[in-house]
Amino acid sequence: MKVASVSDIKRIDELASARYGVSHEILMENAGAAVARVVDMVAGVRNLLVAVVAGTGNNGGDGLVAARHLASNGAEVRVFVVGREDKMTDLARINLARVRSAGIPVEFVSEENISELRSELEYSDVVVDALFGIGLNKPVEGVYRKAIEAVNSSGAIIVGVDIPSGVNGDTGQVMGVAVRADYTVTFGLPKPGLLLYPGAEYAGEIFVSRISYPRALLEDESIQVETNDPVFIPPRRPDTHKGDYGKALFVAGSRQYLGAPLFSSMSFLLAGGGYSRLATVASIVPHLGSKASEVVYEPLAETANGTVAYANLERLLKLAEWADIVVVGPGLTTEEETSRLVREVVARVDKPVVIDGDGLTAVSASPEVLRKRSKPTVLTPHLGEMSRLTGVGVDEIKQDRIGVLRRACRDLNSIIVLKGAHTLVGMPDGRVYINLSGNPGMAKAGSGDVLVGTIAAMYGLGFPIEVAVRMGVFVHGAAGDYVAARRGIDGVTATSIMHALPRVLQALREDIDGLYALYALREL
Ligand SMILES: NC(=O)C1=CN([C@@H]2O[C@H](COP(=O)(O)OP(=O)(O)OC[C@H]3O[C@@H](n4cnc5c(N)ncnc54)[C@H](O)[C@@H]3O)[C@@H](O)[C@H]2O)[C@H](O)CC1
Ligand SMILES: [K+]
Repeated sequence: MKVASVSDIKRIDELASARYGVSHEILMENAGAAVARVVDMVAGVRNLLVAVVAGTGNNGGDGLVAARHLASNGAEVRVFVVGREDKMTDLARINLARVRSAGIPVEFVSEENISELRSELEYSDVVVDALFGIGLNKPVEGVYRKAIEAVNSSGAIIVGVDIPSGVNGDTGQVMGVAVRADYTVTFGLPKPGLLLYPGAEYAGEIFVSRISYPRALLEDESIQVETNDPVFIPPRRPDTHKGDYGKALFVAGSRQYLGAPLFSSMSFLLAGGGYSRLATVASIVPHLGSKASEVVYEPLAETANGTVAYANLERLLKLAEWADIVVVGPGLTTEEETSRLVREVVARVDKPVVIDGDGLTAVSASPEVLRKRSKPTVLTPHLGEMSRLTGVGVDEIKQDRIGVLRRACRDLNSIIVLKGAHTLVGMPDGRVYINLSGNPGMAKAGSGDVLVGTIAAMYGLGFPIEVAVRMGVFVHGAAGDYVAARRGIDGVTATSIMHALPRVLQALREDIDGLYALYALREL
């Protein structure tokens, strides 16, 4: 599903009326009706005590339409408008008149009577939050802040209109304070702020209503963000051999880090890969061999500190000729000689390369190595590694993940997986995918090693690299969710995620609709 920025939605909004004759009034009526429908779905409307807390903009207008529909369907509705009547938009004013004509009580809230709002809301079964939507343009203060605090302390079921008020629609950042909605009914398309934390947490369960926007507008290529939806994985053909499912070379590990090479190279096999070759320091091969006998090992010369020595360069380049895809970085350490080797390998390997962990630190020192590559490059940084790659501070990245990611993909000519909640996948052409699988239990050592093995396996299964990366991220997250559901979130470890990979592939092959439905936003 496409994910529309605030400016995308405003453009769609204008085109809907200018080009398709679908007026703002029709859109607002449909929006309010959708909100009323969800209130009925989640709480049952008959004799329901509903308080609509409306702003003076069109978000408030939606709330006023919802109030009329809910009252018509049998709810006991009261409307509280925060702000001055003379500030209302035309559409909001028109719908205020209709609400009053229907005999629905309306109260204007200001600093003078804001203290009464809190007690009024405590007698409500449902509170509809229609204060701000995509028009939020500054931190929330004063009477609006107190109104949001009153909504949050009401103890009622809270239904957000379009966006929980106070959440930035593009970034998901909270602008001072925000409504903690149980449900959010969003219009046309979801906004990034509903899917990125903390906004995703404030939105609760999301319902999407198209409100009769023409499909052509909602599917327009100019909208470059979308949810990372899984695609069908073809069955494994009977007449095949291991080479058909991809040959991956892993350059990983050191005397200090034995888990990373194991998890990455073994996950490749468990996620469907064919031939996993691990080039790592000789001293840990016997240990790894006893744990993962299905992996083929290339014992390498090591530095005094037990890291991969530069002298292995020619051998690694030769091995890379055999491979379909090369994964560099897990557990290599940031030993200068090893980092220098990483930069040379990345610069000269004429295959798709996935760079993770310490490999990212190595290439951060000279990003032109990435820019000069002709074959695809995949980077899988967490926030700290992204900050080193881009020179942008972690807090600044959090303020605008999609914007920072988009610029980095273009600047580094790379596909970038920005790990976190939720993980984003950025493409050099500006497209960004928001991944909805995964859970906080996965933020553990080794989880990233499983991810790169899974990405390489998707490429081995035959997906083009961009799809392989998206699918690797989805499958990895779904595996983590599979474990959390069956063993509890504390049971989510690199090992348990790795061993859940085949289950997810099986589900994708046998019941992709079921798996898709697990993660898709509910559509009205
Ligand atoms: N665009 C569409 O496709 C549709 C939009 N609808 C609904 O309209 C809102 C957007 O309405 P808008 O009038 O542009 O702004 P808001 O109602 O979100 O905000 C109201 C108003 O508040 C002021 N404001 C912003 N931030 C603050 C703040 N921190 N403190 C005080 N005041 C603030 C600002 O002036 C805004 O104009 C959209 O979300 C939908 O719900 C349609 O009805 C459906 C289609
Ligand atoms: K809202």
